[in-house]
Amino acid sequence: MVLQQLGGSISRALQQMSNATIIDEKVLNECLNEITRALLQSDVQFKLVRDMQTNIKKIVNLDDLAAGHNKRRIIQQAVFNELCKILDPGKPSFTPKKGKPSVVMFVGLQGSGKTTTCTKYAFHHQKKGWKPALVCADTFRAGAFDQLKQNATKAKIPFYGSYMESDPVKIAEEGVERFKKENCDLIIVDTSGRHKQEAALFEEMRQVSEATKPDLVIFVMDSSIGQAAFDQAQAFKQSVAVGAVIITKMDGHAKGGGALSAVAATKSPVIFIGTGEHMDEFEVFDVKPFVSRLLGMGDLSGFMDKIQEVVPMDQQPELLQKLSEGNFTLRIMYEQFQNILKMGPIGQVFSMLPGFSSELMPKGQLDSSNPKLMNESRMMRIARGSGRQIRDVMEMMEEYKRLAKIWSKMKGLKIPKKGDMSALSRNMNAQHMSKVLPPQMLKQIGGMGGLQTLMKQMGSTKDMMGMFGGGDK
Ligand SMILES: Nc1nc2c(ncn2[C@@H]2O[C@H](COP(=O)(O)OP(=O)(O)OP(=O)(O)O)[C@@H](O)[C@H]2O)c(=O)[nH]1
Repeated sequence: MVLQQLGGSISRALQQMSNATIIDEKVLNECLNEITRALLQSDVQFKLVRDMQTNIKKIVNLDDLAAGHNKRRIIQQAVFNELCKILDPGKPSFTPKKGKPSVVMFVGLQGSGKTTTCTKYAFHHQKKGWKPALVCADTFRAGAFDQLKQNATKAKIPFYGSYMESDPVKIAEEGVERFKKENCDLIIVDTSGRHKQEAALFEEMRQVSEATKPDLVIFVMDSSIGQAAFDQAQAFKQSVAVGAVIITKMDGHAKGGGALSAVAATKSPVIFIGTGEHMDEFEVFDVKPFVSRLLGMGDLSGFMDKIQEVVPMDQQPELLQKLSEGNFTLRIMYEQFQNILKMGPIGQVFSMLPGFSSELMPKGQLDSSNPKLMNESRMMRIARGSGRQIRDVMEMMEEYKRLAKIWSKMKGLKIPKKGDMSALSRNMNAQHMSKVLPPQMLKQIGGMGGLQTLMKQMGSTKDMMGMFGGGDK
């Protein structure tokens, strides 16, 4: 997705700035302009970008930068906070409770992926032990009921709809009634869409909402919507009480920034994103890990979980052993690429590693953990052999060096016996954590002493990481 390019552009702007010997207002402005351009190119609403720039200028203290503090970190942190602010409306959406009946109504324009997303949402909860049910209140589009029926049958989720009845309000009411009697705890109502916002759509939505009294209204938005996103989201919000947003088609070539601006328009959080046409191509959306990955700051906890999913069980102990010895070789990186390629979107997983953004992986000198062996002529050969620019290979090596540095700090990590990757994150002690945390943050929580107390209180490293943008669900 193009959002990754946005992350790359922002990271490059920060890098360029921190390369400057003196950081004065001019250099800072140049950096912020670069970031602004990248955000606008990704279709983030102009006003949001302008406000963000103003806020960062207010937060960043040039004297601090002049005093030689870690400039990149300070500005990166400010950008991180501001992006989080755009995406976080400050209050969580209504969260249905397992075992207690909730009605969730889906709204959105035609073709935004509403029907598909309803089933994904139901399936996601079903896997976690819920009893979901689907009601098709879309009588506008011929075939909508068939589509929902087909999806629901495939996922073994009960459904309700009618070929005869033309009143969506009646169907919605009957469906909700029936599934409440059947003790379903998540009753999902799919409503009809139109090609564009129009009075009839909004009136119908309002009536269905009045009849079914949903606990949550989810606005489904296609990520390719662009700059129109803000106004569209606002129009929906004015008709029904939108409480959450789901952005679909994040796997495509959409810029995504427009849809993200919808959060500001609806003042509701994005709760999931759709990343493909299949039922399980659906991810919980969390602001901090998302922004963290976008800026190449990583999401170690998410990475650990993902690796557990994709690394074959029998290979896990060996991998853990190597990592714990601080031996992060190019081969390890390559093999993990291969494993993850089998599973799907590679950038998504490797973006969880701090400092990682490259998607290039040449075969070659993979087993050494000494980057000096990768000299210029070797890099030229790799570039020629893989049809890439030498610059690409150099960038990849830079990324590798940064990653290897992080893993080398993990040296001495206690290895879990049965190849349990998640145990690795549990075994990280304050010592390891202190090495990977940005110094600024470490200072903020009171150095090693503060960190130890905090880790004791929190009970696990995973929770710690969640606090610093690496949490998972
Ligand atoms: N690539 C991709 N395609 C998606 C995603 N979500 C939905 N689609 C596709 O988008 C198309 C439209 O999806 P629908 O679910 O039919 O759209 P809808 O909003 O329900 O349409 P109406 O019922 O007419 O309002 C279908 O071809 C879906 O397979 C996604 O996350 N990624």
